[in-house]
Amino acid sequence: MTEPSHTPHLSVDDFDPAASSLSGAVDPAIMAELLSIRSSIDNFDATLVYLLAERFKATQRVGILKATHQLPAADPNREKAQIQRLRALAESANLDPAFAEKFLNFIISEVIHHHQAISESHSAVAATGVVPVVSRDGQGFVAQTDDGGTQPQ
Ligand SMILES: O=C(O)C(=O)C[C@]1(C(=O)O)C=C[C@@H](O)C=C1
Repeated sequence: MTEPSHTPHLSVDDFDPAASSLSGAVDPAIMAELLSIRSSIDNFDATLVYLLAERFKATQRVGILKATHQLPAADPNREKAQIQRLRALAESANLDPAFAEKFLNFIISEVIHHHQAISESHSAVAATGVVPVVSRDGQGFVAQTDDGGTQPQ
């Protein structure tokens, strides 16, 4: 496995679908078949990113709702039910249920961190009257003050 890349602002157009450590070392026909299968893998990975982005959009709404009404970030009984369902779905799809559970737990723990961050900024708003607003690029916040002005945060 490779280390996560931290290269900022890399465009999808910079992706080289033929990048490989095997180039030149493998029979060209085998390489062609490998690249053909990898092209499906690349489509699946792109779909996963879009699916995850949509899921996080939904959980962000939950986080705001929970923070607004002072509800706890985590809901363990909901998680138990989700995991049971996902394990059953995984089994019927011939996917390792233990992997499905690990994957869901990984996502949920990230969601809970997001919920906590939303809740903390919500409390900070209550304490200071400064309203954090997500920047246009979605990468950070600008602080919208009571007088409507904005300042980087
Ligand atoms: O449904 C909720 O209450 C959420 O906060 C979403 C979610 C999830 O990611 O599915 C995350 C944390 C909770 O413990 C349960 C479920």
